[in-house]
Amino acid sequence: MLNQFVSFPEPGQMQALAMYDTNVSAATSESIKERMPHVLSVAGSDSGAGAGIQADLKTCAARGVYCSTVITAVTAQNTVGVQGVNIVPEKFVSEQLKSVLSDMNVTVVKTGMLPTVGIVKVLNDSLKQFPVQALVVDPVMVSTSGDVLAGPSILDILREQLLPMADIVTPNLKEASALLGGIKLQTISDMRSAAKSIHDMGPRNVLVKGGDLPASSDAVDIFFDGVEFCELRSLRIQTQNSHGTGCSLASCIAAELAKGSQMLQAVRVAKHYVETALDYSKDIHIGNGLQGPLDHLCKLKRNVHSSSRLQRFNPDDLLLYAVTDSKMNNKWGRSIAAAVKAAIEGGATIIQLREKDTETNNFLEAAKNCLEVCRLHGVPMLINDRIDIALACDADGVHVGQSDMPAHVARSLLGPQKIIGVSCKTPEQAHQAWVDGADYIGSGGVYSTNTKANNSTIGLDGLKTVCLASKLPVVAIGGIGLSNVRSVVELGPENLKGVAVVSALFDRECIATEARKLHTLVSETLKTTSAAS
Ligand SMILES: Cc1ncc(COP(=O)(O)OP(=O)(O)O)c(N)n1
Ligand SMILES: Cc1ncsc1CCOP(=O)(O)O
Ligand SMILES: [Mg+2]
Repeated sequence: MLNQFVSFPEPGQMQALAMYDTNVSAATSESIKERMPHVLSVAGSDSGAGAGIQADLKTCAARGVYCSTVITAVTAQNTVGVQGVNIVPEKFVSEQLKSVLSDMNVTVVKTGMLPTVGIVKVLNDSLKQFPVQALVVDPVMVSTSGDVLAGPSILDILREQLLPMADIVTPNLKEASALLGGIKLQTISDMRSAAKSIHDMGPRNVLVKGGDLPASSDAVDIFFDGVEFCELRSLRIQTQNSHGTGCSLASCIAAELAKGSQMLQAVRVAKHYVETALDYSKDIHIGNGLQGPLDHLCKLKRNVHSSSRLQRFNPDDLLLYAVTDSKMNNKWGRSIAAAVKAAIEGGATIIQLREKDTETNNFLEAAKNCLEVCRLHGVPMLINDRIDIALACDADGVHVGQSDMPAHVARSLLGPQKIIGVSCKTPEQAHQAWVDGADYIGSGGVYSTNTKANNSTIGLDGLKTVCLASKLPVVAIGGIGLSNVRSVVELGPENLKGVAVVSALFDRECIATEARKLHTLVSETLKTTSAAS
């Protein structure tokens, strides 16, 4: 029998506990090491990477849980079906199990394709020798394409040896039917009876998945813990990209258990995870067959659409940097998107949405609309202060100041591809911005301005000092307009790449006309200044 499953404190709680007693810090870091949530997936490899070991790895990664793997079979598989299966000799499965279980503090074992009786036996033996906190059994028998992955010969040993050790077993209708000797399962009531009968075989919990139930608009699963039934419903998502959902569900349950969740909560999270991934992946095209994979990490579409988006930051884009202001747009009766469009038409080379008084839902809507305009014109769009909005609309980056989210944290949230600008008034701040992984510096206020309250000015001297102290490209900001832009750009440092303006564009009647004039002045002055140096 496996150890009784226990729930651990979350990592944050561990830190909080340690703060009360510094003497326990060494012991605590040791416990954190030991309690790193770790799922071992014992399953088959899917060369198409939609299901099997590959799905388990991706799911656990998406859920923030370490996943090790013991491969029971190597399948040649794609979106059409299974073209070949090469079973790993049971001795070598045993060797893999020993390698991982003897060394790596596995929390939960999750099983998928177990193609032979011998492999189930070595797994049982290993689990007895190296007990873990929980065992999740996904009784994989037939692939989504209908190909047999484990024949009826393994049913007896599953029923007699593996299921009694399991904390949960997750059959679909076909697998539940096979476990029960081939009875037909066509209704929710059939699923309840099946869950009960399978529970009688020994697992602590059963989840009978009703995805294949005919004529149901929802996807209904039945969870049974030996006492109570729970009907779990989720939307039935119309998609061909459902290959690997069973593996993903089971490995997500395992991942949540490894993090310390109770069983029913783990199942609920896993259903939600799979539903989200299915919905996100419904219009992805990978392969020519009918069984497309899920995008477990919900990130692939960003790359599909990358043709229309910026590849990497170009410092020359700082030439005329238009920064929006909701008060000014309200005053002139313009939407943010209309203001952005006019600025771009006049020659703005980069846009920042600086919406200090716009409510979050409206800001996000506006950001999506503006992004469409920007993408259409190949102009990068950044968000001021709000990393959450930038993430939600997939903007090209953010601009943060000294009292905003630190740039290194923004970088870790946004990843290496996004543009990050940091406001700097001093060489020290400029140095830190570079250390933190910023792409450019916004330096100012150069002149006094009514747009930003209580903002000290650094003048042209302060701007020059920041430029000379850094290798990063710099854009000047603060009180800059047609009357003084030439003096700013003439300052000369090579890395001074342009000017950022708010009121000189957005507090004017015709944004495009002002942008045109500013663009001409900045680009001509930059040319003559760089020719002179
Ligand atoms: C290009 C550019 N430079 C500086 C700023 C100012 O940012 P911050 O100091 O965070 O002040 P707020 O704009 O948030 O008020 C900027 N927005 N853009
Ligand atoms: C956001 C900001 N940061 C420093 S000054 C400033 C405001 C710039 O606005 P304007 O271009 O209207 O002077
Ligand atoms: Mg800010």
